[in-house]
Amino acid sequence: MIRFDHVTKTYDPTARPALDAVDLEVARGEFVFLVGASGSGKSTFLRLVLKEEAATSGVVHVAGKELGRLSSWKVPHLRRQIGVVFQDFRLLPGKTVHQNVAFALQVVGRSRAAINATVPEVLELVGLDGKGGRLPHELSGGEQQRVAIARAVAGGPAILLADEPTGNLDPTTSLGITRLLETINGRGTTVVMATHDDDIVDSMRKRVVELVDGRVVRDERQGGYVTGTMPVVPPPVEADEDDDEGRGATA
Ligand SMILES: Nc1ncnc2c1ncn2[C@@H]1O[C@H](COP(=O)(O)OP(=O)(O)OP(=O)(O)O)[C@@H](O)[C@H]1O
Repeated sequence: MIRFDHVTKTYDPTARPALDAVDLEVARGEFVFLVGASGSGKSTFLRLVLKEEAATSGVVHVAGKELGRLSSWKVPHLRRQIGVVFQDFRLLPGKTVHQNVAFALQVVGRSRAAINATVPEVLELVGLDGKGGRLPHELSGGEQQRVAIARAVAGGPAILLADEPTGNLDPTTSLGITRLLETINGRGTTVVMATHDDDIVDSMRKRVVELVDGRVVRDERQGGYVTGTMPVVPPPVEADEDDDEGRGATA
């Protein structure tokens, strides 16, 4: 679904690359956490998937297309297959919840009948049944993020990219939002979530790809936020005074 072959992205030729020779494949239907310190290249990775930025070298494939060869007039079609969610929700403040979700479908040319059928379904999916008439400022942060997710998935994208979607939310709400992304993933959408949220990553036990200075330093199935976060720790060896060999003695 997403494949990076030796992808390097350099914004400023005098600085180190934002992405440095990244090889990574995300298969259809996977859920991947992209972790790494600020500036490690997570957002750049997502921007390359969306073709908001072009790779300096290497090849990016998304949904069966090689993005370097994709004509600019085909980019809207690519983006229709990708839903995006951000830390700051980015809702239209003057529009209701229903209108925010409907708007995403209007701009891709869906009929009014299709929109009126889809919006309530997708609001139910994200747990906002009955809140279609509210304005964004009448909702909690978690509810606003649910609207943003509803808007991102309303068109049935193959891929959902989430850039720090829990960055503005408390821990309980964050877990709820991530569980919602997991539900959406369970319906077949490939999910890539860039995050700094160690508790979320540790509790979900999904694939974890870690970037350091633009390089992939770890790609772990059912990983934690940090390498070996939950190791099987052997029981401490008791020091035994009668033991001539000094087994268990600390160095
Ligand atoms: N438009 C740009 N022009 C120049 N340099 C950029 C640009 N965007 C990002 N960078 C640089 O590229 C590197 C990677 O940035 P990126 O935003 O991808 O990291 P990140 O892991 O998403 O960070 P954060 O977690 O803070 O969002 C950083 O050194 C950053 O300063």
